[in-house]
Amino acid sequence: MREDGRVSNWTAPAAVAPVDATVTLPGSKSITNRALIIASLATGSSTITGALRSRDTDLMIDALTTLGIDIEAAEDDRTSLRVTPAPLRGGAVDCGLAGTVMRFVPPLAALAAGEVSFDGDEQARIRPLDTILDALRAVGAEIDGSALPFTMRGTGSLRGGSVEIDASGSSQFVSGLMLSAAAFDEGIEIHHIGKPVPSMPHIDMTVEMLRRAGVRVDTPESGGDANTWRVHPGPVAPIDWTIEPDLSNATPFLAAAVVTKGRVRVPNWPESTTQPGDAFREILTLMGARVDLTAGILTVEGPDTLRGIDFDLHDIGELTPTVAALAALAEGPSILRGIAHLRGHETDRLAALTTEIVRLGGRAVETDDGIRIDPAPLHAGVWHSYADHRMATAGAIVGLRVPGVEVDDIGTTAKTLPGFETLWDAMLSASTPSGVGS
Ligand SMILES: O=C(O)C1=C[C@@H](OP(=O)(O)O)[C@@H](O)[C@H](O)C1
Ligand SMILES: C=C(OP(=O)(O)O)C(=O)O
Repeated sequence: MREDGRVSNWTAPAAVAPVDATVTLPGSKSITNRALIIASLATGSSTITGALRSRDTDLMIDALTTLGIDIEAAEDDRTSLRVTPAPLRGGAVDCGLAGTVMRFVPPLAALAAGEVSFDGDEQARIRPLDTILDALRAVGAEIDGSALPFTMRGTGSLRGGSVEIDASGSSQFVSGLMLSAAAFDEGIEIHHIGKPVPSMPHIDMTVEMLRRAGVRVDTPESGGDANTWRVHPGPVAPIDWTIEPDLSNATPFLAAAVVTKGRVRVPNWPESTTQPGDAFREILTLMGARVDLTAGILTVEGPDTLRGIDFDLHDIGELTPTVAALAALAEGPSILRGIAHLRGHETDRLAALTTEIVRLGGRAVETDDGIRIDPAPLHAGVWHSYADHRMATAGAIVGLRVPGVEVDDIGTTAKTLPGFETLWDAMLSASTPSGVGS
């Protein structure tokens, strides 16, 4: 930040040698914020070890604290949390730009005795929210408004029951309703109507975590009806959660190995996971990289020729900015499909990615449901972040290969990965011939 309060550009470091580093990532945003909600409804105190501390998770902690939940961090470790539930009360919730806060907290707030007002960043006010607010109204909540800002008036309980929604805009509508539904009088039965729901692994994550806390959940996969999820009312068990590293946040670092013909290792990679970032292994392999997962260490080695890719990212849309940055540096054309819903992410990511790639001389066009990127030499210039953490990290990837790329707001990475620049610099300095190897 400059003295006049304006954000100065960050010159993305260009790689002077193949990257060769081990990068340890902090906890997953999606798992941390689910654990916080589930713990808030439990019958006793839960602990969360390895929680992500970032803007999105701190907003979640603040929101829950406002509603009356007691959340204490260990004195010597901010990533170790103890969450003690309490009767929910009214207050004012800031959602920032966090989809998980604006979609996961309202169903919980519907159980508060009192008025809860919600607002967020200017860009958050245009993110889709009406689907989940309409669903909550249909099961008994009193809500003014259909986007941020809005206000809920709670009585301390919610009827719940059966509801029909179109969740094709975001899986978070389904996850949000399910996460608090064990505390609704009748639980919830969600019938999705419309185009397929994106980001299904994130719904699997919700189901798996709820079941771990003893909540009964029926899904299409467990013998329920197609496009229907049912959460039965009942107690939520306190759990000692251990949070996996954020695999989506690992992708820019793994991409660094790919674009510099180097090698990056990420330790603590889970053997099995519902995180969509795990699918990056398949994408990297298709693009020509060597990928190995042994004893919990994922190692990626960059190829001599980076291939383009034709891939449906519907289930793993969160990875698109990283994949698009790789595609812009690849030697063949790429088509990224199935991601129309990214127009409602932190920014319209399809417009943002095509605009920024073209700004640097690349060839990218938006399609109905994605982006087509063709090979072209890129040049120096400013890469705009649009307050989107993953746009910022995509700019950093491009900058490794294209000297003179300046990212206009690298600080926006604090949404899910504060200290991104420090980690990025450490990866690069560990890789230079005079650097301290790791
Ligand atoms: O539930 C979650 O934790 C998330 C679900 C996905 O949202 P969409 O289904 O809106 O893409 C994902 O993109 C987001 O980053 C996190
Ligand atoms: C879409 C994302 O975030 P959110 O949880 O705000 O939807 C993301 O992190 O890529």
